[in-house]
Amino acid sequence: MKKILKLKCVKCGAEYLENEVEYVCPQCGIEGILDVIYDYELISRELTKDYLLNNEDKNITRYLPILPIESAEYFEPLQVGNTPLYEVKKLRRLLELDNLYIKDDTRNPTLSFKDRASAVGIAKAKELKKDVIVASSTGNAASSISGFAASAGIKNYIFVPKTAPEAKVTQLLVFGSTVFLVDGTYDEAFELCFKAAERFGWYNRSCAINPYLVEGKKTVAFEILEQLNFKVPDYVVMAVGDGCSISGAYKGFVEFYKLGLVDKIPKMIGVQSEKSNPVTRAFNKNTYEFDYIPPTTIADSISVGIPRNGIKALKAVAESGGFMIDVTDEEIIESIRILASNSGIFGEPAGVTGFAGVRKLKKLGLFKKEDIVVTVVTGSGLKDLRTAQRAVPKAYRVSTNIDDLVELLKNI
Ligand SMILES: Cc1ncc(COP(=O)(O)O)c(C=O)c1O
Ligand SMILES: N[C@@H](CCOP(=O)(O)O)C(=O)O
Repeated sequence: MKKILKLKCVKCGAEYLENEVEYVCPQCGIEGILDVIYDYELISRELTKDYLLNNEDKNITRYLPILPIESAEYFEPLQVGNTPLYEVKKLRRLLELDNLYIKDDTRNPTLSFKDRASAVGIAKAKELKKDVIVASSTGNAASSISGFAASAGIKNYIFVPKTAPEAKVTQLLVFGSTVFLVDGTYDEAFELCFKAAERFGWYNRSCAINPYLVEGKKTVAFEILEQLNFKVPDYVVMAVGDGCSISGAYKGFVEFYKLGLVDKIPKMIGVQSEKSNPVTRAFNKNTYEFDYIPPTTIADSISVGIPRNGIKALKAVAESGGFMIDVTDEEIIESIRILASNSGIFGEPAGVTGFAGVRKLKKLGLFKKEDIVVTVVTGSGLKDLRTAQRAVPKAYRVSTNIDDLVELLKNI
């Protein structure tokens, strides 16, 4: 029995069988991203609470019955997901949120949430016997697929804007990818990669094209629900760039609901920088059309002018009863320090944007003290040290003489 029933276009609703189409809806083109629809009735017979409680697999293959891959053998051994969900007492006190949880997804193999998608992307490439995989990226999706391709021994070409942070580009190079630093924005790198993949027949890892990648991202929701012992949060707050991450998480919550494992879905709140906010603008105007304003945020991972998964993100927030909100770049930078110095979790700018949103929403009085609020830290601060340095004071210089140290300590 096949677990995948069909692929459904998020724009026009047209349905296809898996072998009928590789990427987007032929009628809608690039906006017609396809959603993987499973036979939930069939899966619910296997994927029960008992199954989960007795499952000793702590890797992403734990959720194989509801992943679009036939066998666990296609997955690389890298540890993906099963990241901690922390109750940070200091932050709870500081924000006056008694049930705040921080999901630390910096703890993935290449230090970002994107590894959830790449694990599935590489498994799919192997299942389909693809020998070249490509990605366009602001940096994290790239370094992620690059690491997994290194593990699998699959040739890969990567397109990133020439402004991508050095650490992310270095990751690509040490993993052995062929890297193109595109003389343009992320949106332009995306176009170039898309054209190249079409021309040379390479397998495209982008969540904007490939229906299977988001299936990895949804596992964050499964983990949150399991970690909360199937108690559903009131709010899940996540950064939005292209919009695939939040829509992936939403799909995960919906699927556990469809399987009868939980009785409701959390409200999804998407957070953008006000300097790159096409999804918030569209949400506020109640439209699925995204107008282009060049993105200028310091949060490079969410510096996106054309949100490729924007429709899905809007549907995730609207259908769940949530909404979109903006934060300023200053609030993002401040959040790096506040999160790190109160929890020991060091996020990159986009990585803490969800947390910046939580802080803002609490200040605005939109959360009650007792609400269960979860936010995901999506990328490690080590990926962009320059921005983090803007958030903190300089270190003290001291000589090797203890008396100098004593003097210095008097003034600190
Ligand atoms: C660290 C980090 N956080 C958040 C996002 C936003 O994810 P999405 O583009 O799927 O909305 C990204 C995307 O690159 C990211 O790298
Ligand atoms: N900003 C993202 C965009 C691509 O990621 P995807 O997982 O949505 O395909 C990145 O480059 O990391």
